[in-house]
Amino acid sequence: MAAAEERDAAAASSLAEFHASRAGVRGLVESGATAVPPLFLLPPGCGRERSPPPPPPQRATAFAIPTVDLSLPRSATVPLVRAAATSCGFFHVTSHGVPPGTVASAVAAVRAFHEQPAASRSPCYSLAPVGGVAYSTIPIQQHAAAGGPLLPWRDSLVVRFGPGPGAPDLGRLPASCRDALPEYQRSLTVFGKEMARLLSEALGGGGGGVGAERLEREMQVEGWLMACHYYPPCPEPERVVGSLEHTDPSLFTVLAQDAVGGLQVRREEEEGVGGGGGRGEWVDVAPVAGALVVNVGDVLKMVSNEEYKSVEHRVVIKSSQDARVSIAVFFNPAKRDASDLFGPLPELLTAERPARFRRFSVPEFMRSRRESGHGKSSIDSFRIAAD
Ligand SMILES: O=C(O)CCC(=O)C(=O)O
Ligand SMILES: [Fe+2]
Repeated sequence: MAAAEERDAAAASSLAEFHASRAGVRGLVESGATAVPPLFLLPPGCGRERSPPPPPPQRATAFAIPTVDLSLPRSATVPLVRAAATSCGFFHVTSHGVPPGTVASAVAAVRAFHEQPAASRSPCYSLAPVGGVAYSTIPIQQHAAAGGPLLPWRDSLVVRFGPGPGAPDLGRLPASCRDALPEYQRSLTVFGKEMARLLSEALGGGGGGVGAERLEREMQVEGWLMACHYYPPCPEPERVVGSLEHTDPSLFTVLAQDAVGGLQVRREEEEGVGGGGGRGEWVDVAPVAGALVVNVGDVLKMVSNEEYKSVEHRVVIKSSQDARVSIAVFFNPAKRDASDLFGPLPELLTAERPARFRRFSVPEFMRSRRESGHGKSSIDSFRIAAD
C-alpha cells in the first residue's frame, strides 16, 4: 500500500474505533487523555491554527457584534436589525422575550445530558437520527482531503422537532431534557416568528419595502432543528477545532451560549469581498449574559439578494478546564418540496441590482451543500454571473 493509503486506512480504523466507543469526545476526556488523538489534529502550517497573532490589547476589544434591544420601539429596532444584517450578519438580541429561566434550564439540561455517565448517554450515540434524535461527534471528513482534522472537539445532541409524527422521541434522554428542550423550542418559536418579521421588514431599505409578513408568506418559517453542542475542555486547546469555519445553511440561526466563550466570526472587509472568500480577521463573539445571538444563514442571504450577509464563523476551544455548552436553533422554510422555489424577492430587484442568485428549492440547496462538502462554496452554484 502507498503511504497515503496506509494513512487513510489507519485514520478510517481509528475513526471507526472512536465511534464504536459511543462516548464522544467527552469520553476521551473522562478516560484521562492528556494528548489529543491524531483524528482531531490540525496539521502544523495548515493556516487554520487557532491563535491569530496575539492581538494588541486595544484591538482585542475594538469590535463587538451589534446589539438589538427589542424593548425599543419598532421604529428603532427595524433599522438596527437592518444595519446588523447588512454589515456583519451576526447580532446580539436583548429583551427577546424568552424567559431567562427557560434558556438557563435548556443550557443546564444540555450540560447534564453530555455529563451523564457514559453508560447512560452511549445508548443514544448515533450519527443518523433515531426518532428525531442523534447524539454524536459529527465527523468533518470533507476537511481530511484538505489536510484538516477528521473530527471536531465537540459532541452534539441534535433534536428535530416538528409537528405530528415528526415529533422527536425524547424518551431516552434524561428527564431534565424532556422538559427543558421542548419548552425552549416553543419559546424560541415565538421569538423566531418575531425575528422573521423584523428581518423581513428591514429588507429593501427598511422603509416597509417588502413588509413584515413577506418572509413568512413566501416560505413559512419554522425552527424545528436544534443542535445542542458540548465542547469538552481540551488538554491542548490550540491544536483542535471546536467547529470548523462554516456558514449556516439556514434562513437564520438563534444561538444561546454559556459564559465560557469560543465562538468567532470572520469580520469581512467592506462590500466587494462577497461570499466569505477566506479574508478578514477572526473576532470573538464574547458571551453577553441574557442575550441571544442571531445570525443570517445562506438561504436568507440568497432571498435577500445579498442585502444580508451570511458570515463565516467557527468555534475555538478556549479552556483546558471548562466545558462549553451552546444551543443553536436553525430557522428554515417549512416549505421544502422540490416544487417550492425560492430566490431573491422580486421587490428587491432593480436595474442596478438584478438577481444575483437563481431560484432553488430546499432539497436542491441541501443537496448542493452536501456535495460541496462544506458551507462556503455551495451558495456559489446558485449565483448568476454578473456581466
Ligand atoms: O457553538 C457555537 O457557538 C456555534 C455552533 C454553530 O455554529 C452551528 O451549530 O452551526
Ligand atoms: Fe453555525
